[in-house]
Amino acid sequence: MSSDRRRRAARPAAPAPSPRRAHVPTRRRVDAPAPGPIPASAAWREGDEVGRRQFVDVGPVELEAGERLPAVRLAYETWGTLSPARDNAVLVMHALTGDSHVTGAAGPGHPTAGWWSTLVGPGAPIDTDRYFVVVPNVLGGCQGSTGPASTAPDGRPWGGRFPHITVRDQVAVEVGLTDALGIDAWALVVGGSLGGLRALEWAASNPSRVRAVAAIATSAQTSGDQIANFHTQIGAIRADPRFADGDYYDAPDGEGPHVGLGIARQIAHASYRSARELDERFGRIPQAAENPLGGGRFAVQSYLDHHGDKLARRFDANTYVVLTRTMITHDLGRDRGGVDAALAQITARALVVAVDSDRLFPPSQSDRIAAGIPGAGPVRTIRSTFGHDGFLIETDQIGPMVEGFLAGG
Ligand SMILES: N[C@@H](CCO)C(=O)O
Repeated sequence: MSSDRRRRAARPAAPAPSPRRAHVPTRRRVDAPAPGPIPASAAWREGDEVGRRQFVDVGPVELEAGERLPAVRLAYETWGTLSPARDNAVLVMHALTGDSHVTGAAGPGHPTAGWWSTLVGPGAPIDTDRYFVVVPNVLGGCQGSTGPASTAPDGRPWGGRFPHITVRDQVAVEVGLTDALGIDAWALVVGGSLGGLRALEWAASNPSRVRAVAAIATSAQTSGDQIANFHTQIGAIRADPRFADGDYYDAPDGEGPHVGLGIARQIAHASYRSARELDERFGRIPQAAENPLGGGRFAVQSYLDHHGDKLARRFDANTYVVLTRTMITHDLGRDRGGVDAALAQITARALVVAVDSDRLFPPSQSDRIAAGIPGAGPVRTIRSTFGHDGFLIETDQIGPMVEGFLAGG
């Protein structure tokens, strides 16, 4: 059964800790057909299917760390119609491995279905019959926006030469997109995880252009614990000889650092789920037909292998490194007198949402955000066993929170 179907089948009507799957051991047959070779990079490239993507050229960008990108292009998708008063625009920000395809089915140019399809769409909590929804692929990304797989001025991919960028740079180019769309102020800027870092940066750096902000499972400043977690992921990628300091796009054998990227994803994925879920769902159950005492795997090992493999097939290792670095350096308070001062200058109404079992972006970080933003209500809590990924999974709880918040504006 697909995870979507499992979810629908067991989803409770009222918001509550979701019992679905948490107690269901998951085994996957190891003799399933392999999906084929892994590409050196799954970055979207010029000439690939465009799908629903649109593009805006933002021009040259002076970066916070001092370097310069001579030409920046953002890929984005939109749903709905901008009102004559231009007051119904909602900016949705994706997380680390997301993209502009927030809603809708998989199709040409979009190998995966929308990552927040139950939250965004016609009649959904972010109702595209009512709001004009804009979703950019982040600067540094690999799904159409300028990133390490893009062509540098010398005609070769940027690769390891791609400059250091920050969350502030990402937001600065999104301001360019906003200008190009003729939007003075967003009715809402919403994002989770890395998307939430950018949502907060939007509200802090452009207070007059953000009427409301929703920061979900995120932080105003990444912590030592988060930096440590992210550092090991970058280390796994760098240690893969096929990474070649980021210059693997034209490797003669067509191979890329999918081993390193897969291990990075495994480290990350374990932190995206709660210890309780991994214990209750997998525990010490051996993977089907494997004997751990004979060198085989437990089901949880197979599960992580699967997620590592799956990401390596749809993502670019350099983008993973570049975006992870933006999370490492994220500090809303940098050059603003500290985090509390930066939060205090946010004038937008604010919705702050935490996942109770999130061990990567713990609820204490949401508490700090809510305490610091003058227009924030109390933190809203998603009750979930799924940890950080609860912000992607528990849309039956997030939906009413976001819908009610939008209605209050
Ligand atoms: N599962 C999410 C977690 C990061 O927030 C992602 O892949 O982007």
